[in-house]
Amino acid sequence: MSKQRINQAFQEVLAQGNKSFVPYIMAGDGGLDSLEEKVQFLQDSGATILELGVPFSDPVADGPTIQEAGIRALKQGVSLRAILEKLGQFKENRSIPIVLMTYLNPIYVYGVESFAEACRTAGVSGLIIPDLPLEEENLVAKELQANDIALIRLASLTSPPERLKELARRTEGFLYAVTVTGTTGARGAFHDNLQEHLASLKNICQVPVLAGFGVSTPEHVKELSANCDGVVVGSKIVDALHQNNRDEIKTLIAAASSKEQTTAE
Ligand SMILES: O=P(O)(O)OC[C@@H](O)[C@@H](O)c1c[nH]c2ccccc12
Repeated sequence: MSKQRINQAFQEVLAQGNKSFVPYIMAGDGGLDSLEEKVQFLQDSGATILELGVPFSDPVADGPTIQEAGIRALKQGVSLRAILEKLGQFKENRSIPIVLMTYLNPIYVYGVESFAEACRTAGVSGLIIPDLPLEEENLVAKELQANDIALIRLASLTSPPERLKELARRTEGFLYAVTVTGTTGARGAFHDNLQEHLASLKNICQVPVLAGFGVSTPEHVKELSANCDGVVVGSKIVDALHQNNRDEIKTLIAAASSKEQTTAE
């Protein structure tokens, strides 16, 4: 379990000459009872790591699609505690590492130490906490360290070079390179300098760099992963799962595989 699982997952992808694909889903969208089956489906479809969102009432970084999924989950009464319990129940049945995406508030309400221990018990390998800046990391760092949970840092497009260096140095598991300014959600084109930005992050970072925000087509997956180690896809996956468009998800994941590239050319 734990941190090391993330590194292993990346190594397997590298050994196959593929890029990584990290789908994001909202825990409890469609009910927590369907979580295990969804995780299994994503694992079987070739996802590298799963980013699992915790529904929250004030999701400041989330665009409309993820916000709506969060509202659906909250309406079902899904809580952080229930999510961790559910994850613990089927941890033996999955091999895909799980990274929880949660804002700081639910962690605080839970209690930082109990939360970190519950994550370990549930088989959670890492955390993304979008409203936790570098300067405040000591609020959780000790507890996460003690429970072998990776803290994945987000590098924004507008961070100055010194800050990017610090984020790249500190991050664990991977560096999440945010590809746009603004919230999550599907978009048309990316910033002109994005490829250069990703390549420069690769240069300063020892662990994999994954690009996320606005990735919604197989072409995006190929285009962005060309200059980094892979992609994170949220809104598109959340939408497709909600509409039960599973083939669309398989096609997206396949775009990160080198085999798919050869057949497409
Ligand atoms: O939905 P998109 O544009 O594909 O972006 C990924 C994103 O949804 C997921 O990683 C995420 C959901 N909520 C977040 C909050 C902050 C950082 C990242 C996230």
